[in-house]
Amino acid sequence: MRIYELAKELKMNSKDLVVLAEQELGITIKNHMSSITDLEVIRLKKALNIINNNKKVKPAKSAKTEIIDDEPLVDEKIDLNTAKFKKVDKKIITPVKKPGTAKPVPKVADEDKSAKDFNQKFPKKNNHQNKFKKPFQPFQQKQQEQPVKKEIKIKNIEMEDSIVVRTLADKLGVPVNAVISKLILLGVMCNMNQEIDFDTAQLIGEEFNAKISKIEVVDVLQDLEDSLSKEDTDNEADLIPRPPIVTVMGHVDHGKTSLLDAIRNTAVTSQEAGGITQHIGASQVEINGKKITLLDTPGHEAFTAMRARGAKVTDIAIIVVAADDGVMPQTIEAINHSKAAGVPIIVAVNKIDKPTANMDRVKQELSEQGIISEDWGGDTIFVPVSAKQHMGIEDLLEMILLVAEVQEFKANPNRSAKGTIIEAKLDKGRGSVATVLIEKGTLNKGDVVLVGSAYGKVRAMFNSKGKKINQAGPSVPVEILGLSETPQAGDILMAMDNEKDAKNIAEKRKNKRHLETMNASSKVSLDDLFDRIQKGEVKDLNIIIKADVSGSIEAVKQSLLKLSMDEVKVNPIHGGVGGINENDVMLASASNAIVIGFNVRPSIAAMDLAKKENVDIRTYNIIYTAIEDIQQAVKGMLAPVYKEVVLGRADVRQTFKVPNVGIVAGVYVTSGKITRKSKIRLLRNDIVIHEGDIASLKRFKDDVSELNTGYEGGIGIEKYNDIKEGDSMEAYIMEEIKR
Ligand SMILES: Nc1nc2c(ncn2[C@@H]2O[C@H](COP(=O)(O)OP(=O)(O)OP(=O)(O)O)[C@@H](O)[C@H]2O)c(=O)[nH]1
Repeated sequence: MRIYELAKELKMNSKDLVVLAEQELGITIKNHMSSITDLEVIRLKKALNIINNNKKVKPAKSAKTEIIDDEPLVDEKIDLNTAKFKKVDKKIITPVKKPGTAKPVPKVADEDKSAKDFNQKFPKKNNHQNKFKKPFQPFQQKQQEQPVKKEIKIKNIEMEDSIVVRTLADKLGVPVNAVISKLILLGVMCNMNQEIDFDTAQLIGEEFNAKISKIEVVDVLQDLEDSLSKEDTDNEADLIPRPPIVTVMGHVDHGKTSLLDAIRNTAVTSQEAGGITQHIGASQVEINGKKITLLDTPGHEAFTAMRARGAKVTDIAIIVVAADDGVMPQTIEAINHSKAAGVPIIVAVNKIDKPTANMDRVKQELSEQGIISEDWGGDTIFVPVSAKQHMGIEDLLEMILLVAEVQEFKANPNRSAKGTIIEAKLDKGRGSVATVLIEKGTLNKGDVVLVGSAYGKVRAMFNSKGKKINQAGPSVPVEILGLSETPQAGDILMAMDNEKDAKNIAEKRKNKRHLETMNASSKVSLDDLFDRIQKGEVKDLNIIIKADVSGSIEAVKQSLLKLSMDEVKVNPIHGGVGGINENDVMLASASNAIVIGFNVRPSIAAMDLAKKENVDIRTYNIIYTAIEDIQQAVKGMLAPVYKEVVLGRADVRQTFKVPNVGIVAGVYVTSGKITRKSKIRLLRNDIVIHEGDIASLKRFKDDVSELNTGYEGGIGIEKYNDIKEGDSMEAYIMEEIKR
């Protein structure tokens, strides 16, 4: 609207309005032909209204003298002369006797307040003073009487990401309704108890001469947690070789325990005398002056359970295969578990003392699983051993050391300790007892540690011989005492600088764990695959197939592999004949996989575990249905394809500059419609000069969801201001096409 138009409407002088607008809106106005935005018009009208209201109440108020006790209306800047003058003015001043105060305190009543209001609103500029003559004459005298040159004080207000309207009003020192009115002008409809965001608050702040700044809320604990969980890489120069950590896996009765015993007995000679191996979950042996750390619990169950907790402690997997029995279901499981964890494999072909031993058969069967021995052109080391006869054990140990050398397992011992809990229990006499496998750094007796949701000071440490020790470096398993509670296997131990931090984080984690068990887990399932892919959380669909006959496994595997598309990789990580057992569930949990069964069912224990671990188990009778199910999930996972649909066109007839918003186009919809969610293509002479989102769509002052043909409205384009009269806009949407 142009100034003169508004002046006409308000029945006032254009020049006066220019002055008023400049002062009230804080903008420079060239002349009466200049235009101001709708918002500015409203603000001006409001400013005038306040004055007019004050004008109106004047006679009523002057009729009686009001005593206002609780509201100091005049600040200290008013000197005695002014007060005196006001006293003379009678109708305004009322001396109030305050109990205990000797002198009467001059108080100024409402009318003076309006004068003051006015003065504050329109601080005098000498050259403009006379220009207020007409509309504001009643106040002119007082302006002169009260030469308060009050500078507009900018308030500084701090807020977080959002603020409750009422709180903001309090901080601004203005009535909450005033804030709400301003919000409405900005198109924000809310009540005083609702929260507004920082940007909106900032706009409101400007209206009330306040600078609003954001305080970044720093969660010190979270920061500390984050820094702890960050993979802290040590300098290459600080790293020195550490013993490899080895797990023995294989089919039942193929000789895992016997092999572990044989290794310990072979190596025990180099250990200090008298040491009887204590069961702490892991032990160390020494061969040719080099150490190897052995995890006690054989089998992939423990291995995978640890991995499901996110712990990766094993460096090398020894797969034991009995030479007389060959590859069996659990051999395959063990292989797949190791592969899934990315751990190098050494095959120990056991029981070669037996006459029925058949090394070639083992090699043949393992090659079918993708494990090919070196002499067959592969890269897996096969070592023939007899745990019973103590044959080949040293060869095996040497091979372990060789692999370790190739893999270059290293750690920095000169730093604060970090390790993984491999076993923990509550001991009646000793309290929480946990075995930690130190991964890096050195743990000292007396160190403050944080272990999952437990914390404490290491009261005592024991090695696998039950000997008290004061220090433990990388790859050393130690039993520690002194934790606040019993941790879980797989929990990470970290030495901390102070006990308070350790305690706080432990407690925070405890709460979080509690919440997590209450909330749904993040495991993959066919139902939410699409969403997860959308969020970029899942790029592979790992599948474990269990079936009644091996033929089905192969058939499903082949069909699934054919399903793989660019956007998502279907990954059969394990297949086995037989019912769905706890191991399958654990592997699924550790590898974020789903389990598919054909003509098989999960055991009760597997079902319970699946529930606990949030593993998706699906059972089918017909392969086709299974494939179809997965196919659909995979299709859902695929990135949707879009096509453009033009909704309508509009002409830009005018542009408005809205403070803090930018340029808003006044448009007329010439065809179709424009919707709030559509994208806008700005055309100038039919050339696309910008494409973007709609920031605001209004009809008059109201936000609307669409504007139809023949209607006028306002359109703001997100982060774009170069809109000119005569431009046109094309609204379009991207429509999804189902694959
Ligand atoms: N002949 C012969 N027998 C062996 C050898 N190693 C183990 N055995 C025997 O095989 C059987 C199973 O050995 P374990 O060491 O218990 O096998 P495992 O794999 O630990 O078995 P689980 O713990 O039950 O899964 C025992 O009777 C052992 O004596 C070997 O090298 N030669």
